[in-house]
Amino acid sequence: MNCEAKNTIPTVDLSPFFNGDENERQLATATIAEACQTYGFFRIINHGIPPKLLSQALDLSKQFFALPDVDKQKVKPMEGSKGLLPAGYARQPEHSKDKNEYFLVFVPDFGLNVYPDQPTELKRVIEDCYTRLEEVASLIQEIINNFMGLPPNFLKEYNQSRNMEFMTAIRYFPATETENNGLSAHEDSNCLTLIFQDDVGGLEVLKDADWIPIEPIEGSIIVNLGDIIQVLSNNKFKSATHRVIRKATHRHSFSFFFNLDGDKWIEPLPQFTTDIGESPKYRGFHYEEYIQLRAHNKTHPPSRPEDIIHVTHYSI
Ligand SMILES: O=C(O)CCC(=O)C(=O)O
Ligand SMILES: [Fe+2]
Repeated sequence: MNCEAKNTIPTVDLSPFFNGDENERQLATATIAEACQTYGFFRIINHGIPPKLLSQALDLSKQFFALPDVDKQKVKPMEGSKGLLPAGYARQPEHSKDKNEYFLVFVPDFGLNVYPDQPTELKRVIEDCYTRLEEVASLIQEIINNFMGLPPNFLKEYNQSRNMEFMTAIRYFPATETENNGLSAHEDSNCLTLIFQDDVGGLEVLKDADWIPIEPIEGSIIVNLGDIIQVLSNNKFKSATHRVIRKATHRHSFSFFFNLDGDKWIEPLPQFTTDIGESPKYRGFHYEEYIQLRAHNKTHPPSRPEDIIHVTHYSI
């Protein structure tokens, strides 16, 4: 654990979950629980994904985004194919304050993904990362299940479909003299997100009204909790607000969104309400409904920031 510097998120060594003893696992679990209460963010090392694979993915995405726009725009699904968000390349619309472009992939086996001809290694490396990130996310979910004091495999069974995941490779444009918004302040709607980034920096998490930079450290992965865990735990564990500030050069990152099936009902669990004499802080809702409201925010941005839908829409 690394908590010496106060204004930084904790780093957790995951090796005890692969080859350590029970005592080490408990210590690491306690550090993650504390981080999820305090920041909603933590960094993992020795997570089982070779750092070389992560840097290779970042290098290949850099090569892809450096292609001429006309080549990038060819990487999109065929007309008529369906999906929540299209797989492949997209750039944020001109009206968006978020100045970035991205490449989106779904579950590799679905056959929905589209890849460019160049760089040739992109598909293999991205799909290898995807599979391994899904394994790491499942492990983190199990750790969360344990410190939430839920019955064994509760979250695994609640969230048993692995069909709704997606991963994005993002490139942020350099800041200009007058503005530097890369990705506006937001909370993730899902269960948890894994992020890895190049050495440029710019990701920040909000804690007690301060924006804390999440420094790039090669080979490490950032984990952040999403709204689902915040609601299930009745606000005990945080879905933290975060954003990306653009720097002088292009920045590259990957985000893997560990998601939930749309038809799931979400409400604070009894372990965090009736069992401990606390009243629920949210009314129950279908995940699908919340996702649709958030998608509407993006396509029809409200003119007043206070009208943007957050999970607090369901607050009691
Ligand atoms: O690019 C990053 O570092 C973070 C991206 C992010 O927060 C998101 O895509 O939700
Ligand atoms: Fe995010």
